[in-house]
Parts: sequence; structure tokens; C-alpha cells
Amino acid sequence: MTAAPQVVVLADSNSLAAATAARLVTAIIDAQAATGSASVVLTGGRTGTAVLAQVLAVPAKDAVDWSRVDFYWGDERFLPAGDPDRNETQAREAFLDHLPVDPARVHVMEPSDGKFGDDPDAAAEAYARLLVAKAPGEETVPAFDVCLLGVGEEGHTASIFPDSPAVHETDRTVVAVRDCPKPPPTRVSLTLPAIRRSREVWLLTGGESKADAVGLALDGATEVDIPAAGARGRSRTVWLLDKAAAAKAPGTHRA
Ligand SMILES: O=C(O)[C@H](O)[C@@H](O)[C@H](O)[C@H](O)COP(=O)(O)O
Repeated sequence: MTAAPQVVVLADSNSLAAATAARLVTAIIDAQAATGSASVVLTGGRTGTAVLAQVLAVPAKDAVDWSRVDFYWGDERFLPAGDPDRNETQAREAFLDHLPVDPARVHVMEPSDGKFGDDPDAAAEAYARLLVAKAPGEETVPAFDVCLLGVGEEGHTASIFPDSPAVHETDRTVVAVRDCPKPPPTRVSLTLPAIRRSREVWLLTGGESKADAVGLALDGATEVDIPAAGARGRSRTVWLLDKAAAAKAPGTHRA
């Protein structure tokens, strides 16, 4: 079992996004210094997208070779390409379109009008095959340097919801998710076994509506009840919170 999660509490949502963005740039610089490249799993949601937008304001971003970063998604809303609600669309607008990334290293989950049409299972299987192709040796998922994840009010992360088929998935690395409580209803998502291949998992969330889920996740809740509790990195798990979301977290030191 990996080390206990670290908890970092920032004053408010703006400082949460800014601090996480700076941390992400440093993590990418460190990864590239060690291996020549970096791999980051992006998340949807307001907090995750705010972090990406803040990266553009990090002076050290120019020390990153953005052409040698592989970008993946933890989940995607299964919508037509370019739909404003797609995580890909929001990430491109906030961040990817403003940096010299290598388009071949931006690994999107297929849209509902893409190669596989309106078949989320086929899109999920294709993404799983991509992960195998990018993974070392016999592994089926790359060892992502950083996996960014949001957290929902009831404890979901990526598109893995409490007591859902996705949270009980132990074999597949990517699944189609239907009838999601959070719209849109159909999504494609990494599973917890895939997320746990990450070197570092960063859960980032703010606001008092998340305080209950955060408190339960950090106080021993099962991943079936609170899927975010099962999102653990192999070497580090960090919860990046604002004060409101940390209000019920056990024993946290507030920045
Ligand atoms: O596609 C999505 O909706 C996200 O992947 C989802 O997991 C999100 O990160 C959380 O629901 C938190 O969203 P907020 O940060 O907007 O509360």
C-alpha cells in the first residue's frame, strides 16, 4: 500500500489553481530532467480546467519542453468532437492551444462522432489499446508522472461513481460509463487500477460542497463508497484543497 495521502490546503480556489499549476510545471520539469519526457493525465471539471489555465501564468513554464509531454485524459464526456462540454475542448482552450505541444502526444479519448461513432465501449477499448502501446514492457498502462483528478460532491473521481460498475472494475483499464449522475450521462473513464499505475496522483477540489466527500475519503472510506479514496499514486498521493473543501479533513494543516 502506498504512503498516506499528503494534504495541502490553500486559502481559496484561486490560490488552489495557481499553486497546483506551479506544482505541475515543476513536476514536469523534474520528470523531463530525469527521463527526457513527461506524462500527465488531465482532468475535466472547473477546478482541473482552472489549473490548466493558470499554467500559462507560471514563469517557469518556459523551462518545459512542451513537445516532449504526453497528455492523456482521466475521463471524457462522450460527446461530438469540439463540443464545449468535452474535457478535451476545455483543455485545448485553457492550455493546450497556447503551448507548443506535439499534437501526436495529445492522446484524446474518441468523441461520439469519431472513429467508432456512437459506441463508447469501442472508444474505451481503443484507449485501452493506446495505453498498452505507450506502456513499458508487459505493462498495460504507462507510469504516468502526474495524474490530475477532480472530486465530486458524492466522492466520484474521473467518471468513477460510488458503487458503480466502474468502481468495481478490477481488470479493464478504460471503461464506458452510462447513466452518469453528473451530466452528460455517457462517458469514457480510466478505472482505479489504471489510475493507480501513476507515479503521483493529485486530487484537486475546492468549495464546501466537497467537504463531506473529502473528509470521508481521508478518513478511511472505502473506494466503493468514495471512489476518490481509491485514487492512489505509487509513490505519492496529494490532495490539493481550498479551506472550504478541507473543512472536514482529519488533522489538516491549513496553509
Ligand atoms: O468530466 C468530469 O466531469 C470530471 O472528470 C469530473 O471527475 C470532475 O473532475 C469532478 O466532477 C469535479 O468537477 P468540478 O471541479 O467542476 O467540481
